[in-house]
Amino acid sequence: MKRGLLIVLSGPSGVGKGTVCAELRHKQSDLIYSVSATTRSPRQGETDGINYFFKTKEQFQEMIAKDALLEFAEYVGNYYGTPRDFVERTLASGKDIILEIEVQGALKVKEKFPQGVFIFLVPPSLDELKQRITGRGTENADIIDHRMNVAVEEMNLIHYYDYAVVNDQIDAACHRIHCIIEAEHCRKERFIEQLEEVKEASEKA
Ligand SMILES: Nc1nc2c(ncn2[C@@H]2O[C@H](COP(=O)(O)OP(=O)(O)O)[C@@H](O)[C@H]2O)c(=O)[nH]1
Ligand SMILES: Nc1ncnc2c1ncn2[C@@H]1O[C@H](COP(=O)(O)OP(=O)(O)O)[C@@H](O)[C@H]1O
Repeated sequence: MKRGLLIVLSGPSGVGKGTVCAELRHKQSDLIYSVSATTRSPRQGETDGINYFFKTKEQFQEMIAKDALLEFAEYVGNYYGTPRDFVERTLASGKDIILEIEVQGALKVKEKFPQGVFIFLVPPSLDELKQRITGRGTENADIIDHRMNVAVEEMNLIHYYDYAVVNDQIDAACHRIHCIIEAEHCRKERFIEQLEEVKEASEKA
């Protein structure tokens, strides 16, 4: 059976990853979202198990010790990590999964899944980025400044990604990502892999 695609979406805080991801899942209902674990406190409106698995530092460290995370990283004072089992089970079942994670974690995933699709969401400008993160109203001024500094560092790592998608308009950005996913489904390597499996099975029979 064809395995699902592992899609990684990164981009600076406030660029619109969450908004774009929600819209993509709305349009492509079979796209599975990987819910991360984090030690960050829930924002208003966030639900445990839906937006994140909210953990204490001790619980998070236990997940690391049990090797339950595919990757994890520290970002602006908190830990974030991707539960491993769910990703592996989803891919094995042939479904596509999207990981909305920051750059250090994305690079670790790339080592383990070089065949993944790595997409970086870019703001139309740094001024617009600051306006979006400020307008969301979820972080205080110090954290916003810290996240803006990290944003510039993150954008320097864009060359590790396969695609750069500008989030100027939500619909346009989603359309671009949807086209990328469709194109990745048509990669010849995926069909060659399948052919090999069929050949092996017929040789065994
Ligand atoms: N490495 C890693 N990063 C994550 C994970 N989950 C979320 N992140 C990233 O952590 C950063 C901070 O996330 P969050 O506090 O929700 O802020 P937001 O991006 O402004 O909504 C973002 O870049 C997320 O993409 C994860 O499981 N692993
Ligand atoms: N294309 C866009 N144009 C204008 N505002 C946007 C766009 N995409 C997202 N936003 C807004 O920017 C803010 C940050 O978006 P969010 O999805 O929370 O970003 P992230 O998950 O990358 O931190 C939100 O208030 C959201 O409504």
